[in-house]
Amino acid sequence: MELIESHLCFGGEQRRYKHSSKVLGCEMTVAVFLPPDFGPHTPVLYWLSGLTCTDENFVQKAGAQRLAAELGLAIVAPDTSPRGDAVADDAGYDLGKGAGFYVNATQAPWAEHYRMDDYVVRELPPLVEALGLGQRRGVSGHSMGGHGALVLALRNRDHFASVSAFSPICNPMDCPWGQKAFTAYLGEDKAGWAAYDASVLLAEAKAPWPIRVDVGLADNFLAEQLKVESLEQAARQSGSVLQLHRQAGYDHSYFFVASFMEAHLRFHAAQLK
Ligand SMILES: N[C@@H](CCC(=O)N[C@@H](CSC=O)C(=O)NCC(=O)O)C(=O)O
Repeated sequence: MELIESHLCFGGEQRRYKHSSKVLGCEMTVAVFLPPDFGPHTPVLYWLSGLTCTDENFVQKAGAQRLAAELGLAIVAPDTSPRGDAVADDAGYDLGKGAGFYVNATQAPWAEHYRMDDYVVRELPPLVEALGLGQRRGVSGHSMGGHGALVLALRNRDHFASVSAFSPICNPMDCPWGQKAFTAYLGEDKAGWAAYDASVLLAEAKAPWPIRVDVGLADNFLAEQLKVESLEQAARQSGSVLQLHRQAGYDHSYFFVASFMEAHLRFHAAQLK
Protein backbone atom coordinates (compact mmCIF):
# COMPACT_ATOMS: atom_id res chain seq x y z
CA MET A 1 0.00 0.00 0.00
CA GLU A 2 1.27 3.47 -0.84
CA LEU A 3 0.88 6.15 1.83
CA ILE A 4 -0.78 9.23 0.28
CA GLU A 5 -1.75 11.22 3.41
CA SER A 6 -0.84 11.23 7.08
CA HIS A 7 -2.00 13.52 9.90
CA LEU A 8 -1.09 13.34 13.56
CA CYS A 9 -4.40 12.97 15.40
CA PHE A 10 -4.90 12.65 19.19
CA GLY A 11 -1.38 11.23 19.44
CA GLY A 12 -2.14 8.61 16.78
CA GLU A 13 -2.06 8.94 13.00
CA GLN A 14 -4.87 9.29 10.49
CA ARG A 15 -3.47 7.83 7.29
CA ARG A 16 -4.78 7.33 3.76
CA TYR A 17 -3.35 4.71 1.43
CA LYS A 18 -3.86 3.80 -2.20
CA HIS A 19 -3.27 0.33 -3.53
CA SER A 20 -3.98 -1.80 -6.52
CA SER A 21 -6.72 -4.29 -5.63
CA LYS A 22 -6.41 -7.68 -7.34
CA VAL A 23 -9.88 -8.67 -6.11
CA LEU A 24 -11.62 -5.56 -7.44
CA GLY A 25 -9.38 -5.06 -10.47
CA CYS A 26 -8.87 -1.35 -9.84
CA GLU A 27 -6.99 1.15 -7.70
CA MET A 28 -8.53 1.76 -4.30
CA THR A 29 -8.06 4.23 -1.45
CA VAL A 30 -8.45 3.23 2.19
CA ALA A 31 -8.30 5.21 5.44
CA VAL A 32 -6.38 3.78 8.41
CA PHE A 33 -6.31 5.27 11.90
CA LEU A 34 -3.37 4.06 13.97
CA PRO A 35 -3.50 4.65 17.72
CA PRO A 36 -0.38 5.74 19.62
CA ASP A 37 2.11 2.90 20.23
CA PHE A 38 0.28 0.51 17.91
CA GLY A 39 1.73 -2.94 17.37
CA PRO A 40 0.81 -6.62 17.02
CA HIS A 41 -1.28 -6.25 20.20
CA THR A 42 -3.54 -3.64 18.50
CA PRO A 43 -6.98 -4.86 17.36
CA VAL A 44 -8.51 -3.50 14.18
CA LEU A 45 -12.06 -2.24 13.75
CA TYR A 46 -13.27 -2.28 10.14
CA TRP A 47 -15.74 0.53 9.42
CA LEU A 48 -18.06 0.06 6.44
CA SER A 49 -19.66 3.24 5.15
CA GLY A 50 -23.02 3.80 3.50
CA LEU A 51 -24.41 4.80 0.12
CA THR A 52 -22.55 7.63 -1.67
CA CYS A 53 -19.59 7.46 0.76
CA THR A 54 -15.89 7.06 0.09
CA ASP A 55 -13.22 6.18 2.64
CA GLU A 56 -13.27 9.84 3.74
CA ASN A 57 -16.79 10.36 5.20
CA PHE A 58 -16.19 8.37 8.38
CA VAL A 59 -12.77 9.89 8.98
CA GLN A 60 -14.08 13.44 8.70
CA LYS A 61 -17.51 13.12 10.34
CA ALA A 62 -17.72 10.28 12.87
CA GLY A 63 -15.39 11.76 15.49
CA ALA A 64 -13.92 8.37 16.37
CA GLN A 65 -10.20 9.15 16.56
CA ARG A 66 -9.93 10.59 20.11
CA LEU A 67 -11.44 7.56 21.80
CA ALA A 68 -9.84 5.07 19.39
CA ALA A 69 -6.47 6.56 20.40
CA GLU A 70 -7.35 6.19 24.08
CA LEU A 71 -8.67 2.62 23.68
CA GLY A 72 -5.77 1.52 21.47
CA LEU A 73 -8.00 0.60 18.54
CA ALA A 74 -6.94 0.88 14.90
CA ILE A 75 -9.77 1.71 12.49
CA VAL A 76 -9.81 0.82 8.80
CA ALA A 77 -12.37 2.54 6.57
CA PRO A 78 -12.45 1.20 3.02
CA ASP A 79 -14.25 2.79 0.09
CA THR A 80 -17.79 1.57 -0.64
CA SER A 81 -17.26 0.18 -4.15
CA PRO A 82 -14.67 -0.38 -6.83
CA ARG A 83 -13.68 2.83 -8.63
CA GLY A 84 -12.31 4.03 -11.94
CA ASP A 85 -13.39 4.63 -15.52
CA ALA A 86 -13.40 0.90 -16.37
CA VAL A 87 -15.87 0.10 -13.57
CA ALA A 88 -19.58 -0.27 -14.35
CA ASP A 89 -21.88 2.37 -12.87
CA ASP A 90 -25.51 3.42 -12.69
CA ALA A 91 -27.15 6.83 -12.71
CA GLY A 92 -28.77 6.22 -9.31
CA TYR A 93 -26.95 6.92 -6.03
CA ASP A 94 -27.99 3.49 -4.72
CA LEU A 95 -26.36 1.25 -7.35
CA GLY A 96 -22.87 1.07 -8.82
CA LYS A 97 -20.04 3.29 -7.65
CA GLY A 98 -20.51 4.27 -4.01
CA ALA A 99 -23.03 1.46 -3.56
CA GLY A 100 -21.20 -1.87 -3.63
CA PHE A 101 -23.39 -3.41 -0.89
CA TYR A 102 -20.46 -5.56 0.35
CA VAL A 103 -21.45 -8.51 -1.87
CA ASN A 104 -19.60 -10.51 -4.52
CA ALA A 105 -21.64 -9.74 -7.63
CA THR A 106 -22.48 -12.62 -9.94
CA GLN A 107 -24.21 -10.72 -12.75
CA ALA A 108 -22.92 -8.78 -15.77
CA PRO A 109 -21.76 -6.05 -15.95
CA TRP A 110 -21.11 -5.94 -12.18
CA ALA A 111 -19.35 -9.27 -11.58
CA GLU A 112 -16.08 -8.11 -13.15
CA HIS A 113 -15.25 -5.59 -10.38
CA TYR A 114 -17.93 -5.62 -7.66
CA ARG A 115 -16.46 -8.07 -5.13
CA MET A 116 -16.56 -6.00 -1.95
CA ASP A 117 -17.18 -9.07 0.24
CA ASP A 118 -13.86 -10.65 -0.79
CA TYR A 119 -12.12 -7.26 -0.73
CA VAL A 120 -13.08 -6.49 2.90
CA VAL A 121 -12.79 -9.99 4.31
CA ARG A 122 -9.90 -11.51 2.32
CA GLU A 123 -7.78 -8.88 0.57
CA LEU A 124 -7.63 -5.94 2.99
CA PRO A 125 -6.79 -7.67 6.32
CA PRO A 126 -3.32 -8.98 5.31
CA LEU A 127 -2.46 -5.59 3.78
CA VAL A 128 -3.57 -3.80 6.95
CA GLU A 129 -1.94 -6.28 9.31
CA ALA A 130 1.34 -5.88 7.41
CA LEU A 131 1.44 -2.33 8.81
CA GLY A 132 2.25 -4.00 12.15
CA LEU A 133 -1.26 -4.45 13.56
CA GLY A 134 -2.86 -7.45 15.26
CA GLN A 135 -5.24 -10.02 13.79
CA ARG A 136 -8.11 -9.50 16.22
CA ARG A 137 -10.83 -7.82 14.18
CA GLY A 138 -14.17 -6.14 14.74
CA VAL A 139 -16.59 -4.71 12.20
CA SER A 140 -19.13 -1.90 12.28
CA GLY A 141 -20.79 0.35 9.76
CA HIS A 142 -23.61 2.68 8.85
CA SER A 143 -26.73 2.00 6.76
CA MET A 144 -25.53 0.03 3.70
CA GLY A 145 -22.33 -0.36 5.72
CA GLY A 146 -24.33 -1.54 8.74
CA HIS A 147 -25.79 -4.23 6.48
CA GLY A 148 -22.23 -5.01 5.37
CA ALA A 149 -20.96 -5.27 8.94
CA LEU A 150 -23.77 -7.62 9.99
CA VAL A 151 -23.61 -9.93 7.00
CA LEU A 152 -19.83 -10.12 6.75
CA ALA A 153 -19.62 -10.94 10.47
CA LEU A 154 -22.44 -13.48 10.34
CA ARG A 155 -20.89 -15.11 7.26
CA ASN A 156 -17.39 -15.14 8.80
CA ARG A 157 -17.85 -15.81 12.45
CA ASP A 158 -14.22 -16.76 13.14
CA HIS A 159 -12.84 -13.78 11.25
CA PHE A 160 -14.53 -11.06 13.35
CA ALA A 161 -14.58 -11.05 17.15
CA SER A 162 -17.09 -8.20 17.52
CA VAL A 163 -19.86 -6.60 15.44
CA SER A 164 -22.12 -3.56 15.68
CA ALA A 165 -24.09 -1.35 13.32
CA PHE A 166 -25.69 2.09 13.03
CA SER A 167 -28.99 2.34 11.12
CA PRO A 168 -28.33 -0.90 9.23
CA ILE A 169 -30.35 -2.16 6.29
CA CYS A 170 -31.45 -5.22 8.28
CA ASN A 171 -33.51 -7.14 5.75
CA PRO A 172 -32.36 -6.12 2.23
CA MET A 173 -34.50 -8.80 0.56
CA ASP A 174 -37.53 -6.87 1.80
CA CYS A 175 -36.70 -3.20 1.09
CA PRO A 176 -36.30 -1.08 -2.06
CA TRP A 177 -32.56 -0.38 -1.66
CA GLY A 178 -31.76 -4.05 -1.14
CA GLN A 179 -34.07 -5.37 -3.84
CA LYS A 180 -32.62 -3.00 -6.45
CA ALA A 181 -29.01 -3.81 -5.55
CA PHE A 182 -29.48 -7.57 -5.15
CA THR A 183 -31.39 -7.87 -8.44
CA ALA A 184 -28.53 -6.12 -10.24
CA TYR A 185 -25.59 -7.72 -8.44
CA LEU A 186 -26.96 -11.20 -7.61
CA GLY A 187 -29.69 -11.72 -10.23
CA GLU A 188 -33.44 -12.20 -10.24
CA ASP A 189 -33.34 -15.51 -8.35
CA LYS A 190 -33.98 -14.60 -4.72
CA ALA A 191 -32.53 -17.89 -3.54
CA GLY A 192 -29.07 -16.32 -3.89
CA TRP A 193 -30.04 -13.23 -1.89
CA ALA A 194 -30.45 -14.89 1.50
CA ALA A 195 -26.70 -15.35 1.89
CA TYR A 196 -26.41 -11.55 2.14
CA ASP A 197 -29.47 -10.79 4.29
CA ALA A 198 -28.67 -10.12 7.95
CA SER A 199 -32.14 -11.10 9.18
CA VAL A 200 -32.02 -14.44 7.37
CA LEU A 201 -28.48 -15.13 8.58
CA LEU A 202 -29.17 -14.14 12.19
CA ALA A 203 -32.32 -16.28 12.33
CA GLU A 204 -30.15 -19.29 11.51
CA ALA A 205 -27.10 -18.27 13.57
CA LYS A 206 -25.89 -20.45 16.40
CA ALA A 207 -25.07 -18.34 19.47
CA PRO A 208 -22.99 -15.66 17.77
CA TRP A 209 -21.39 -12.79 19.70
CA PRO A 210 -23.66 -10.07 21.13
CA ILE A 211 -24.56 -7.53 18.45
CA ARG A 212 -25.11 -3.83 19.19
CA VAL A 213 -27.36 -1.86 16.84
CA ASP A 214 -28.44 1.78 17.17
CA VAL A 215 -31.19 3.37 15.08
CA GLY A 216 -32.64 6.87 15.19
CA LEU A 217 -36.39 7.15 15.59
CA ALA A 218 -36.45 10.29 13.39
CA ASP A 219 -34.63 8.45 10.58
CA ASN A 220 -36.53 8.96 7.30
CA PHE A 221 -35.34 5.56 6.08
CA LEU A 222 -36.31 3.61 9.21
CA ALA A 223 -39.65 2.11 8.20
CA GLU A 224 -39.17 1.59 4.46
CA GLN A 225 -35.49 0.65 4.19
CA LEU A 226 -34.03 -0.48 7.52
CA LYS A 227 -36.60 -3.02 8.86
CA VAL A 228 -35.10 -3.42 12.34
CA GLU A 229 -38.11 -5.45 13.43
CA SER A 230 -36.97 -8.24 11.09
CA LEU A 231 -33.58 -8.32 12.82
CA GLU A 232 -35.25 -8.37 16.26
CA GLN A 233 -37.44 -11.28 15.16
CA ALA A 234 -34.39 -13.12 13.79
CA ALA A 235 -32.50 -12.67 17.07
CA ARG A 236 -35.50 -14.04 19.00
CA GLN A 237 -35.70 -17.01 16.65
CA SER A 238 -32.04 -18.00 17.12
CA GLY A 239 -31.73 -16.92 20.75
CA SER A 240 -29.02 -14.41 19.79
CA VAL A 241 -28.21 -11.37 21.92
CA LEU A 242 -29.20 -8.23 20.01
CA GLN A 243 -28.64 -5.00 21.93
CA LEU A 244 -30.99 -2.78 19.93
CA HIS A 245 -31.04 0.88 20.96
CA ARG A 246 -33.83 3.04 19.52
CA GLN A 247 -32.62 6.61 19.93
CA ALA A 248 -35.44 9.18 20.09
CA GLY A 249 -35.09 12.23 17.84
CA TYR A 250 -32.02 11.11 15.89
CA ASP A 251 -31.97 10.93 12.09
CA HIS A 252 -29.90 8.92 9.57
CA SER A 253 -26.95 11.29 9.38
CA TYR A 254 -23.38 11.19 10.62
CA PHE A 255 -24.54 13.53 13.44
CA PHE A 256 -26.35 10.46 14.77
CA VAL A 257 -23.36 8.21 14.15
CA ALA A 258 -21.02 10.63 15.94
CA SER A 259 -23.41 10.85 18.90
CA PHE A 260 -23.19 7.11 19.65
CA MET A 261 -19.68 6.39 18.38
CA GLU A 262 -18.28 6.28 21.91
CA ALA A 263 -20.71 3.55 22.96
CA HIS A 264 -19.83 1.47 19.90
CA LEU A 265 -16.07 1.88 20.28
CA ARG A 266 -16.26 0.84 23.94
CA PHE A 267 -18.46 -2.13 22.96
CA HIS A 268 -15.84 -3.30 20.44
CA ALA A 269 -12.85 -2.58 22.70
CA ALA A 270 -14.33 -4.70 25.48
CA GLN A 271 -14.60 -7.70 23.16
CA LEU A 272 -11.40 -7.19 21.21
CA LYS A 273 -9.01 -6.79 24.12
N1 LIG B 1 -28.36 10.96 -1.41
C1 LIG B 1 -29.32 10.06 -0.93
C2 LIG B 1 -28.99 9.49 0.43
C3 LIG B 1 -27.54 9.26 0.64
C4 LIG B 1 -27.25 9.04 2.10
O1 LIG B 1 -28.00 9.41 2.98
N2 LIG B 1 -26.13 8.40 2.35
C5 LIG B 1 -25.77 8.10 3.69
C6 LIG B 1 -25.81 6.62 3.87
S1 LIG B 1 -27.43 6.01 3.46
C7 LIG B 1 -27.27 4.30 3.41
O2 LIG B 1 -26.37 3.67 3.10
C8 LIG B 1 -24.42 8.68 3.99
O3 LIG B 1 -23.70 8.17 4.81
N3 LIG B 1 -24.09 9.77 3.31
C9 LIG B 1 -22.79 10.41 3.42
C10 LIG B 1 -22.66 11.44 4.49
O4 LIG B 1 -21.51 11.92 4.67
O5 LIG B 1 -23.64 11.81 5.16
C11 LIG B 1 -30.65 10.76 -0.85
O6 LIG B 1 -30.66 11.90 -1.21
O7 LIG B 1 -31.63 10.16 -0.38
